Amino acid sequence: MTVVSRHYVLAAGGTGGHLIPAFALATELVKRGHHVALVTDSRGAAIPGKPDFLPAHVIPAGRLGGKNPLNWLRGLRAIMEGRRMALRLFESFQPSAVIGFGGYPAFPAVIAAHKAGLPTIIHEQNAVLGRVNRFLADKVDAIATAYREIARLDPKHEGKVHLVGNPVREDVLALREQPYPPFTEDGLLRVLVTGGSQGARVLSEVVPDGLAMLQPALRTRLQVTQQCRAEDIDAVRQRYASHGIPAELATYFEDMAERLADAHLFIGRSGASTIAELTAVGRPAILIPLPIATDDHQAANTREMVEAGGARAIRQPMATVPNPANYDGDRRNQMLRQQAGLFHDMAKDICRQIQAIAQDPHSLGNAAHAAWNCGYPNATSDLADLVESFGAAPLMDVIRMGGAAPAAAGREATA
Ligand SMILES: CC(=O)N[C@H]1[C@@H](OP(=O)(O)OP(=O)(O)OC[C@H]2O[C@@H](n3ccc(=O)[nH]c3=O)[C@H](O)[C@@H]2O)O[C@H](CO)[C@@H](O)[C@@H]1O
Repeated sequence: MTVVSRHYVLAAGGTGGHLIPAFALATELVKRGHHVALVTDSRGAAIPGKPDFLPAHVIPAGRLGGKNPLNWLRGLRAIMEGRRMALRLFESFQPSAVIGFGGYPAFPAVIAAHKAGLPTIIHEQNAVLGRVNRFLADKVDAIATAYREIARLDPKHEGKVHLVGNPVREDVLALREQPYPPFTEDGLLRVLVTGGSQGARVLSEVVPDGLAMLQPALRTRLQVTQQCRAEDIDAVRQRYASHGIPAELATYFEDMAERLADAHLFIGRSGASTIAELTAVGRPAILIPLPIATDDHQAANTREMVEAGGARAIRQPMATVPNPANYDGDRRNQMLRQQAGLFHDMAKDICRQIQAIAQDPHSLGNAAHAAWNCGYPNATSDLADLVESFGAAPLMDVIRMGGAAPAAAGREATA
């Protein structure tokens, strides 16, 4: 068998939502004998889970926006610097294609690749095309997507769209063939709560209270695992203790596959990777989209799962967003009262939805199956196939015979 070993650059930044699919693709491409480098920003470089084989090149995260012209100037300067740094990397690494996963560093990297005449692909994790990807859509060779319907995608770009799904980590995907954990009318009800890679303050307030409102027949069987922000964790611990609900709390669970394997029900934000993992494994969910997500993309992400019967969505009113801790005096007190009322309503809604979904083992099991049916288990390999179908830059290719291990650097091996 003849295998062509190439170099690829993946560009992603900011949050786990952009980086986790990039890590999954990098792992698959390396397994196929290619060499991969990551372009990211300082936030992205700190996201746990980066494979050891993947070198990270940190560029500045330039963001254009806001009213202050100085910020625009700073953003523009960072983008230009990022583009210069990406071009330098391309000169030495000689990629056959550059794949952007969104987030600020993806922008200068893909723009630089376009300028250098390299094939470019963007992957959109959400059900709404993001700002960076909207700008790049015109320039790139292919747009990989994760949902059947993508809002804000210009119809003129539909011809280069490839529906692949969102790549998830290997250990999570491996759970797809495992059965839903045993759940009986008097057994434990294990609930997993996360707020995305950054955590979510509102969940620290509304989830413990919502769970405490459940009828005793369900409440006494609860076992909770919840990710909380560092500043909230003590208060959440006290909340669960006062309700008599056993809970394991952490600011970040590194062993998400194990947590998902055990969970009967998920409650949390509807970021793209979270949805991809829930549908890969088949876990029913109560989803609370981040209300300030750009173009309401977290609400759009819930649609397929909700329509299929795998999830229920709860809206968080926009008014809960400002943090009263940032205000003083009467205004603060008024905001705290208003927020307490809104949080109470959300907690009631969580309770109502759990009563509906977990009333008997069958409804929970059916919802798990419906969630499973929404998964894209081949997302990583389909995306890798798409990447390999681009970027035949013959001078950079190394022809590897019989599947032998690739040379440390492809271009050196050609010499
Ligand atoms: C706040 C914000 O802007 N979020 C966006 C961000 O995703 P964000 O990173 O917030 O959320 P995602 O759901 O996409 O990803 C979270 C990832 O973190 C993992 N995890 C989470 C908690 C934990 O304790 N351990 C752990 O491993 C999850 O398993 C998942 O793989 O980019 C996504 C992709 O563009 C968007 O859909 C989200 O709207």
